[in-house]
Amino acid sequence: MRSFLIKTPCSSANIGPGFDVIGLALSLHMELKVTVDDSKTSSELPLNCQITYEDLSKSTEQISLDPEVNLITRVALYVLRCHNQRAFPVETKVHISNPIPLGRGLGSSGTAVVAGVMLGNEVGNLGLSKERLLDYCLMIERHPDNVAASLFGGFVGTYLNELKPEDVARKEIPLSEVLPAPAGGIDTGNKPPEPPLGIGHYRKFDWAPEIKAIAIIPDFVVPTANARNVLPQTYSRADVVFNLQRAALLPAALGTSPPDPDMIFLAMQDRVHQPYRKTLIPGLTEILQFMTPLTQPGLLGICLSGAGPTILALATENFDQIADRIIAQFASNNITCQWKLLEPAQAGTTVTEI
Ligand SMILES: Nc1ncnc2c1ncn2[C@@H]1O[C@H](COP(=O)(O)OP(=O)(O)OP(=O)(O)O)[C@@H](O)[C@H]1O
Ligand SMILES: N[C@@H](CCO)C(=O)O
Repeated sequence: MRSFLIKTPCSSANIGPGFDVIGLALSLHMELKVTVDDSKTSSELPLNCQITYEDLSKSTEQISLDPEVNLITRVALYVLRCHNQRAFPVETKVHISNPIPLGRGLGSSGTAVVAGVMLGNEVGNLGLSKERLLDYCLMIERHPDNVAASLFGGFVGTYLNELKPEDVARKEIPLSEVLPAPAGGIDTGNKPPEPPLGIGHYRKFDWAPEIKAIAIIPDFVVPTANARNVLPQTYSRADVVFNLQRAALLPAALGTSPPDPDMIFLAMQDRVHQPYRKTLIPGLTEILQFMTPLTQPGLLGICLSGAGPTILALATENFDQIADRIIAQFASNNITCQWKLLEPAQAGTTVTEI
């Protein structure tokens, strides 16, 4: 019998100008308690796996307990099947405790994908490195900012390699072929497409220890796919240069101690995604404009977290007042919120024997 715990932090992507590039792992962790009972020789469980789910986030969405449907186990099966293991080992039990709200911009799907590749790697005894597991994550979650932060931890800059044409084609295989629709318990025997080597990479940046992250989480869902559909296909040169200037400053601004509020506030401005997402998030424009480090002592900068609707405010003090002002702005649009004070989760995903 083996028992172990997989702990994966949530993440906030973009941090303003770093659309699909910059990510920050935060101190809200999903935990998977896994037991593999190898004293049994056969199992009645579908795919030899039993899932139990504890929702600590009070999300309204029901998470499937079918291992062929649940995102975490489906991703684990993808990794296993790439290594000629068709099902979980007899007999696997996975208890998921999840405090991360779904579809709110705190990287819940990236966290699930990272936990899933880690689960496949562990139960299959595959011995894959985190760097290789990032390739598997990128076959599913196609932008690297959330998954790299959840996998490696901390404040990261990410990029995708220029791949050879044949590898580009493999990387762009439709998601329906990577994670095929559930086959109703019937094993189709198909081997899924393996990721090319070295799709994505990351670099960790410093983070000034004084800086905390206030996450203001509105009580409504914005599916990331919808928030990507509202973005334009092309941008003006002026908007691209505006974002490049700020993205180049951001790691130095957030890594320097003591933090310089004016520099950080400027470095967190964006013209690539936030202006377009305001149609999905009532009050977003006002929230991004009405507070500055001058009017709100302790505040360093504000941005949309991931694809929203969560707002991320970085600050050194007066956390309650900053959260209250943002919550009041949402309230004027009849939107209620919860908020959390978080810190960077430097360790990323960990596996501990228990
Ligand atoms: N722990 C989980 N178990 C199973 N499915 C999950 C889990 N977490 C997230 N999901 C799936 O991911 C969906 C949310 O993904 P989506 O990309 O829309 O938002 P997000 O990842 O929370 O936000 P963002 O990408 O903006 O940070 C959920 O609706 C659910 O289907
Ligand atoms: N970079 C992504 C993060 C959300 O998954 C976006 O903003 O769409």
